[in-house]
Amino acid sequence: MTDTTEPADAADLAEAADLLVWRRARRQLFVPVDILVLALSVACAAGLPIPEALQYVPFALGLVVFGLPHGALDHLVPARLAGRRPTVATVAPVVGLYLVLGVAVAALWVVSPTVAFVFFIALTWFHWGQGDAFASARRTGERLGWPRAIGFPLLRGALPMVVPLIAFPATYAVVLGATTRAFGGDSPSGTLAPGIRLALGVGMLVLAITVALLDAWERRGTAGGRRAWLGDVAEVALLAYFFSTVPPVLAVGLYFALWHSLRHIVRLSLLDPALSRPLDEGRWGIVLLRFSGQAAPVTGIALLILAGLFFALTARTSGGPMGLLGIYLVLISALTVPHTVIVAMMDHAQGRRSGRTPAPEHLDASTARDA
Ligand SMILES: CC1=C(/C=C/C(C)=C/C=C/C(C)=C/C=C/C=C(C)/C=C/C=C(C)/C=C/C2=C(C)CCCC2(C)C)C(C)(C)CCC1
Ligand SMILES: [Fe+2]
Repeated sequence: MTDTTEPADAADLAEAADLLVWRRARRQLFVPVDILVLALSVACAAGLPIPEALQYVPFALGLVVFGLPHGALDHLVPARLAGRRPTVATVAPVVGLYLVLGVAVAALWVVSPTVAFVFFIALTWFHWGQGDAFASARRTGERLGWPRAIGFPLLRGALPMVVPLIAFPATYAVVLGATTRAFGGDSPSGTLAPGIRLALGVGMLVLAITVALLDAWERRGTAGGRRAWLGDVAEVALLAYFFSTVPPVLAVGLYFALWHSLRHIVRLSLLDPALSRPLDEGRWGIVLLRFSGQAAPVTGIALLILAGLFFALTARTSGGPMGLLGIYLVLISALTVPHTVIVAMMDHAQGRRSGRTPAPEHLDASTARDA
């Protein structure tokens, strides 16, 4: 073997080991969440009433578990991508990015709360689609080709953002009112013309079918492509059912913590050299505890900022849990802009490295990593 091929082979093996970790994460973490999501959807479709207070629990728990913390290691991402220890030179630009973009978003809320809300929904659409697109590509190690690289995130982000608008327009309007009221915005009426709902529903269906066909075309004849395709189609069907049956504050809160954030935590943990053994061995307790411990100080700072916002804005909101959720969403919207930039950086760096190695069927992750 020549010197020039060795590093590429090492990188290929490391990537193959990562794909095996994703496969295990899917079996041991994501499938149990799928089952929970399905059970809740069936129960809600059957008419099970969920007490209002309970619907806020996932968002409340997400303040300290998975949800808010999932972005709290963003300042370590540049160093982790470069395989280096973090230094002031790698952390300071991220803190600066948070400051500049966070303040810009806060200013937008003051100047035009409705535009800020629409921007927040559009950005969430993009960011949540971006997260699912990466996780889906980790099924086989493929690279998403054009036009699927656009269609796939577009569809995945639309599921949590558009389906609740079709199925529960009144709650959507209440959330819009809760976020904008503190800045003098109006509460819109809670209805949506039947024609618009129908058009959105048809649009979602056309998008879903188009993406399923594009996926089938791109994955045809590839190793594990058929299974990966089925897995993605099943996820889309499950999420569409979930967001059209479960009350949206509960559904979006669960999705945020247990779907989007959990996948991002697995992705981040794979960049932490200290976690390679626990990840290879599927010791998720250790992985999640170490992540939570590392994220705790910066999550604490974010919680202090949130407390400041509550203090400044509470008197101007409607009060109650919905008023508090509104303020939390305003904070999240300010954090989401820089967080999305960091995740785009990860996509760029990790996209360049991926796409070479199909996941081996017969190895376990530690064997692949040690090979
Ligand atoms: C690093 C750093 C930091 C931190 C950070 C963090 C902590 C981050 C996070 C981030 C995050 C944490 C992100 C998130 C995201 C999320 C989202 C994006 C969400 C969204 C949502 C929504 C949008 C919803 C809505 C709704 C509902 C709720 C119901 C009904 C309907 C609707 C749909 C409307 C600080 C600043 C301290 C400093 C500097 C550096
Ligand atoms: Fe995220």
